Amino acid sequence: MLAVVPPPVTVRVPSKINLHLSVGDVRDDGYHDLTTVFHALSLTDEVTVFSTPDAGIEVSGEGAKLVPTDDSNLAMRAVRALAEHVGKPDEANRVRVVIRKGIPVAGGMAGGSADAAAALLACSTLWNLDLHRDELAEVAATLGSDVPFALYGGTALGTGRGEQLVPVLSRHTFHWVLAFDQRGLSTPKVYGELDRLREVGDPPRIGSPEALLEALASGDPRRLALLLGNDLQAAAVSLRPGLRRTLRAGVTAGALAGVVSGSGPTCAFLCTDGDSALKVAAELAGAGVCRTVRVAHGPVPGARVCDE
Ligand SMILES: C[C@@](CO)(OP(=O)(O)O)[C@H](O)COP(=O)(O)OP(=O)(O)OC[C@H]1O[C@@H](n2ccc(N)nc2=O)[C@H](O)[C@@H]1O
Ligand SMILES: Nc1ncnc2c1ncn2[C@@H]1O[C@H](COP(=O)(O)OP(=O)(O)O)[C@@H](O)[C@H]1O
Repeated sequence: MLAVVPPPVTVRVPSKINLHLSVGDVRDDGYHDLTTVFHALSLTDEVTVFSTPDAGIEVSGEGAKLVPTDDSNLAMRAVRALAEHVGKPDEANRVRVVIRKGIPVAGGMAGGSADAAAALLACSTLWNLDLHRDELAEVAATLGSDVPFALYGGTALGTGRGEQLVPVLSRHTFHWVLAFDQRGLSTPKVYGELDRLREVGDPPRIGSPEALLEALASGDPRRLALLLGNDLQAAAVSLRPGLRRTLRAGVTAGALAGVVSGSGPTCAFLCTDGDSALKVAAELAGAGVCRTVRVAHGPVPGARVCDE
């Protein structure tokens, strides 16, 4: 009898920015305790998994050449972690993963984490596992601090190393312009640079997110703009001084405010509405301060299976 091959499964998954990223001191395990507000954006990756003896990984799109296609790829690590979690480690050897990237690589927008989250949901569907998102999130947290958020999306308060999540009320769709830099920045290097800056001085800390959470609930982008903050921004700017110019250029172009996304170097600019975002994007693209620009809105849902 012929075995039935399940049809491929495609999952679309959002990027994230951190509206608020407060970084505590370095812990004994090398991580930093965070208080962060994640916000999922409409700039997405797509991950398709195929059941096939021709296992492997293919990547196309934004920054594809920079993404590993061996077992270190976060999506492939996710496939293996899920197969082991359900006690069928060999299943991972029969999966082909195809990634179409829209999220910049090493851009502070959690693209690798997004692909891992997408691969978890896609394989859970391919293998008919019927797992609850919370169980997938437990596996996700073993892969990286940002991976659970990509499963849930929306806007969420993250604590611990970023993996403990509580949804946040956000009434409004916010409009953003994203400025991609020429090259990425390494997340551990940016955290290391913040530790160094804190050893030699006393860079300001952004404090607690209460006011920002109230601004989100109000839905007023002008209120939110005043409260965007990121403790890693000083470290990212220290490693990539040109980001100062990018941040200024976005505001000159008409954005309400700009912030470095996570560990950078992508800068996110909040705009009053969708039309303003298009104007800011056009002007910023002509300012010569970044490699490319995108418009996006948020919050959007987390990883979702696409109906084809
Ligand atoms: C900075 C943030 C903000 O959301 O995002 P990105 O800019 O990378 O997208 C995250 O904290 C990145 O999370 P993620 O990229 O999943 O990091 P992980 O793989 O868990 O850790 C990579 C490395 O970052 C540092 N790290 C990460 C998280 C954390 N709370 N403290 C840390 O010090 C550690 O050096 C760790 O070895
Ligand atoms: N599927 C993937 N997509 C992007 N990067 C990946 C992936 N798998 C592994 N990586 C590695 O993870 C690093 C961090 O990438 P990414 O998650 O895009 O950025 P960030 O941590 O800044 O949000 C990259 O330099 C790349 O080598």
